[in-house]
Amino acid sequence: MSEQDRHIRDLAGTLPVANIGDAMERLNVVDSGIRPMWPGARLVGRAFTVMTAGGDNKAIHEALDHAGPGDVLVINGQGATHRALIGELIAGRAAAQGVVGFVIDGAIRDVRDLEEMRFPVFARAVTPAGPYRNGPGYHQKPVALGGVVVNPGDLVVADDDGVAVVPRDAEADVLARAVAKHEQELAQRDGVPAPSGI
Ligand SMILES: O=C([O-])CC(=O)C(=O)O
Ligand SMILES: [Mg+2]
Repeated sequence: MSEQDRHIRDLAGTLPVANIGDAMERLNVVDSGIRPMWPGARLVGRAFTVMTAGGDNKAIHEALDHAGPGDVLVINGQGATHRALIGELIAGRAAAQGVVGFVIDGAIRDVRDLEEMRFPVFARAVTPAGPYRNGPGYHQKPVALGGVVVNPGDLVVADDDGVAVVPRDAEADVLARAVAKHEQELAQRDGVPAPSGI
């Protein structure tokens, strides 16, 4: 990881995702149905994209043969919520490789374990029903994620509010604008008198 890349990730990690969205004209924010799977989950990383058939995780196993430190698996699971695409075992394998989290348009399971592991996962649903492993699928091509196009290497930032995707070629400008917005909001908050009666 280059010095510049480290700086970008560290900076993104200090900013509310809401302000990062604001800095992209409030676009590139992922559908609100994709939620943190435990309170306080947050992540910053580079998209390692996966497309997989609904309820089937073969492509995720294949992607994990290649994903590495600092990557976020961004998985288009066709929005299917009838089968969990990952759980604590796949998350453990990913974490051991340095993968920083998953963002999934689909369902997951083993949420209690994921919280105990402090492994951030953002997904559409939880179900105990396990996945099949037949394919089809692929990785590291552009994918759709909750209405947003994600290219491999894009910056993915997620917190309690949800997920934003920053196109790689725009990230320095977007983060600079997000810093300005955040500072302006903090100043505004400080300047606002407390509501009466408190
Ligand atoms: O069985 C699976 O493929 C999903 C799962 O629960 C795990 O990764 O722990
Ligand atoms: Mg499991």
